[in-house]
Amino acid sequence: MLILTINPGSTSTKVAIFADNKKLVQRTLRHDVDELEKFNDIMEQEEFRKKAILDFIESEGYKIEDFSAIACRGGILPPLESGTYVVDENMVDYLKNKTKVKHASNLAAVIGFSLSSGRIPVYITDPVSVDEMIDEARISGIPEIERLSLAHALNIKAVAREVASQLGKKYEELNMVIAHLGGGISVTAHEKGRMIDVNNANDEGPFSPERTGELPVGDVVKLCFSGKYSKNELKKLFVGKGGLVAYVGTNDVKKILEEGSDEERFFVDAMVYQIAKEIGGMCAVLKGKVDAIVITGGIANNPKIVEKIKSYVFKFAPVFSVPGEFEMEALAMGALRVLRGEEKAKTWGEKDEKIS
Ligand SMILES: Nc1ncnc2c1ncn2[C@@H]1O[C@H](COP(=O)(O)OP(=O)(O)OP(=O)(O)O)[C@@H](O)[C@H]1O
Ligand SMILES: CCCC(=O)O
Repeated sequence: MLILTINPGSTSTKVAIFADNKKLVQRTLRHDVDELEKFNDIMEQEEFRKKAILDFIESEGYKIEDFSAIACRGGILPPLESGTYVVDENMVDYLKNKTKVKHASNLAAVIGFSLSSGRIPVYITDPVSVDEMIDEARISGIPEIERLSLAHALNIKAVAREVASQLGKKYEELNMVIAHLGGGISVTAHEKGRMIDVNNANDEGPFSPERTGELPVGDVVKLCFSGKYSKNELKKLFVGKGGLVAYVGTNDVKKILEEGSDEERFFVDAMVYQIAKEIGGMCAVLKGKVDAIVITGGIANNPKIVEKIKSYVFKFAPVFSVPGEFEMEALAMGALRVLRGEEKAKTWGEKDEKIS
């Protein structure tokens, strides 16, 4: 069965073609920043990115009818259970017109649905807003604000299954702490197959290459009312221009480690320190019963960083490194499980919207 996978990022769209579980080809379609700047809103990029995907499919000698399914990165839907969902008009309408968080992933299902024109099924798997948090984890400390589960769920769930199989167990039999270290950072606690707590990777937890993570709230209030920044400028400062970008001027950890000064590398150490602290917290969430701590994402490609994190947390559980991300594979497998009848695709129904 041929499956087309679509995974849009802020400046590129990753696409791949799978024959069952075998990846035939993967391409990163890079979009010129000047070209993207012409669009006021991410959704306005639909036709532009769709054309790039169609050109890719044609260049590989396929047409849409050749595929058994299109597997898309899930966008920021209201909180929902892990799994594979059918993309329908209802979901597309939500992503186009109602979602409150602008994220390139919102485009995937919209484009997939349009490409299919009802000819083949379209699915999403484990979107950013997968929510399996326990109730205690939802309490922020102020009734007006509820803590949200926003994480790199797609890669994290795939990596969880991979490490479980390395341990000869099922994901549902283990307790794990999994940290995805990319442009954003998600540190997550998994109890017997459910992701029961997570730092909202947009707003909380460690600072990351381009996000501030958690900040001292009193000082944030001062910044908000300083008159120096508009609301949008502040949002960009916290997500996009924060973290290492704010201190060192780049989100490229590899470059900082290879070419940076001692002072610049210190900020990577500070990020490692915050990551370790968050991992420790998630071990406490699991009451210390942790079968594995797993480090994944692009930054895990650096063994020295993994070793540094390990030096803080090795007493809590064995530490595994799964460098990179496996989002395209996870999307294809999510669709394949449904096509093979191993799993039933869920139908999404809009629930109370909690994301703002
Ligand atoms: N060998 C390496 N050593 C250190 N850092 C690395 C290495 N390879 C990649 N990185 C860093 O990983 C980061 C990018 O990670 P990744 O590719 O997971 O991010 P992304 O896909 O852009 O964002 P996200 O994972 O948040 O969706 C960059 O800071 C990059 O410099
Ligand atoms: C919000 C967490 C997921 C992402 O950054 O893509």
